[in-house]
Amino acid sequence: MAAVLRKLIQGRLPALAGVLCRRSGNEGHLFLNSSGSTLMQPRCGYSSPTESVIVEMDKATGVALLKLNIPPVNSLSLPLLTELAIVLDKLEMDKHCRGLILTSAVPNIFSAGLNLFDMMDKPNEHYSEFWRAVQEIWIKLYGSSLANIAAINGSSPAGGCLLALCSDYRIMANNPHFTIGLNETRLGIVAPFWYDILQWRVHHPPPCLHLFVMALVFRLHVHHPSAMTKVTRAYSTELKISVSYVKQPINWRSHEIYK
Ligand SMILES: CCCCCCC/C=C/C(=O)SCCNC(=O)CCNC(=O)[C@H](O)C(C)(C)COP(=O)(O)OP(=O)(O)OC[C@H]1O[C@@H](n2cnc3c(N)ncnc32)[C@H](O)[C@@H]1OP(=O)(O)O
Repeated sequence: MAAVLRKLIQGRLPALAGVLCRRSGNEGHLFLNSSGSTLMQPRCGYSSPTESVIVEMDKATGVALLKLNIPPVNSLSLPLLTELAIVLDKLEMDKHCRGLILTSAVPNIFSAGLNLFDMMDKPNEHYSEFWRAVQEIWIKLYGSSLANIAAINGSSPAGGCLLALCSDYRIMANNPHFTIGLNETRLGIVAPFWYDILQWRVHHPPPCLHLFVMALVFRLHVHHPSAMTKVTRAYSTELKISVSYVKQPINWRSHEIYK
């Protein structure tokens, strides 16, 4: 580990940070793995072919538990990002799935962030593909129509932290040995501009809380229609505004950037 970090700090890391490549438009691969075979058959209806993302679907609740499973540290390599993207697409299209919980199958580690070896000594084409895959995960997780929660059951530096920020809610195990944060700046890696958007959302939770309140209001409305009609009307405009804030970067205007 120390040797890798030293190499990066010595300046051999290509100036990739913050580079946003264009989407290649090859979304047709989404239901194939990197070697071209179809996937996600076994275990409760889903699974990635190499089990690098374990999916346990609770059919009773419609909640899928996704466990990153690339020891030793769940670093976000191109194959892992690709498989995660495929799983997310599959869940998104599953009409029985209502939400997902992203966690880790590796003890004490949620994710070590981007795979450092994917960011050094590789041809430029690889960097394009890699950063496209990184963006895809952000777009898919942050733009997901499913409720998604990050259950951070271990250390989660850099891209691991950003992965958690993409979720709607974060819950972290209370263990003083678990670290989280953006250490990559020490390596000279600048987080992409859209990190600001994630940070903004986490630091400005009112729209999310608002949605939560609205969900309760609507629930009451179902059970006590007459009492709640006025309240519901008053909040309906607010709800629209809240929704637009919560999913802000996914509206057509900002999405256009990635085409
Ligand atoms: C979805 C949106 C993403 C947007 C990303 C935007 C920008 C993000 C940039 C990055 O993520 S850059 C990556 C920065 N990450 C790090 O610097 C993490 C460094 N790692 C650690 O701090 C620790 O390894 C750990 C995760 C806290 C675990 O510590 P532990 O003591 O349990 O294990 P180690 O002995 O340190 O490591 C074990 C093994 O794993 C290899 N490794 C660790 N991190 C990475 C990594 N990021 N990529 C590739 N490989 C990694 C490490 O080299 C060890 O390997 P061996 O020496 O055993 O072969």
